Amino acid sequence: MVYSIIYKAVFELEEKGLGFIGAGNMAGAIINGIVGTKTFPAQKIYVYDINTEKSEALKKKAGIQSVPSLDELVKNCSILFLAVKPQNFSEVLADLKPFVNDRILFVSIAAGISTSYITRELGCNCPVIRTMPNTPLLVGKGATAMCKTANVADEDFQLVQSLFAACGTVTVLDEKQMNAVISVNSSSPAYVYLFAKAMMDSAVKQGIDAATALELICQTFEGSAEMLRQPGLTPESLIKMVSSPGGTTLKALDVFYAHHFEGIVDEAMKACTKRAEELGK
Ligand SMILES: NC(=O)c1ccc[n+]([C@@H]2O[C@H](COP(=O)([O-])OP(=O)(O)OC[C@H]3O[C@@H](n4cnc5c(N)ncnc54)[C@H](O)[C@@H]3O)[C@@H](O)[C@H]2O)c1
Ligand code: PRO
Repeated sequence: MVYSIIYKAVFELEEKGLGFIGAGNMAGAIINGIVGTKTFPAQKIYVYDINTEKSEALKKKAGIQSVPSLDELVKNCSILFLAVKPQNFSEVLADLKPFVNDRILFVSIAAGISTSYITRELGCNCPVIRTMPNTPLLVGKGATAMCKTANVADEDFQLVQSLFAACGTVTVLDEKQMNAVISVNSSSPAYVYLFAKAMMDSAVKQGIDAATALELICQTFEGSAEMLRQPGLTPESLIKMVSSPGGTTLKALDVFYAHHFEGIVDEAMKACTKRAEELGK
């Protein structure tokens, strides 16, 4: 069902495909989600990477097409995903400039890179969608934030949202929120893994084997996230629900508060946003 709607939208555009510049981790995660859910036909997805081993490996894994040059990519695609590191944007956009026209829709997944930077470097008035996905896309549980330039057609925006929705949720934001959101959904899996590691290490020191601890921690994270989603429950009310007066949890929380846990998280998230701003300069 989804397949046919999207197929129609894109093929009405130009009978062309989706192109990915960069065949790295994130491009692989997005493509696997799209192909695995049949949201878009694999034979109409093209990838170009400066490292041909990477594009060939992704071609083989996902059953998509790989092309040897940006020129070939533009010939085959009406939507181009920019899936290289922010540090490589300047060279990629300069290489793309001779081939672009105002009808190509760009979809960036890069941290810190603004839509105006992309159009300025390309020297065109191309429509641009700026996204911020996260690695849980790989298991179909991604959380992607996105915004668009004013000239992106509603139908195209819907289409791109559907591609990311194939492997998780999609939230539309204003561009001014796109740097800060990295600290919320995109870098944040790393904080969760750090917290999980610290809990595992402590569990092992206390005589619980790592595998058992990991499974208990994962189930606790999943259950806690589900509780946070219940109407009427808040982080504060849920903390209270766990904390028996005179009990164990309050003793643990005392340690977190003594070390200014919330201040540490705030400082870390602001450092993340600051780095996104630097990458965009
Ligand atoms: N990793 C994450 O958690 C995450 C989350 C959200 C967004 N992002 C963004 O996704 C983008 C890609 O990150 P990644 O983790 O997939 O990186 P990656 O290093 O795995 O992939 C980048 C790919 O770009 C290729 N490349 C470099 N220069 C190129 C060029 N000139 N032409 C074509 N290909 C070129 C590299 O060979 C590599 O395969 C970044 O901009 C990052 O900010 C990453
Ligand atoms: N990973 C990328 C980085 O660390 C972007 C957000 C998540 O820069």
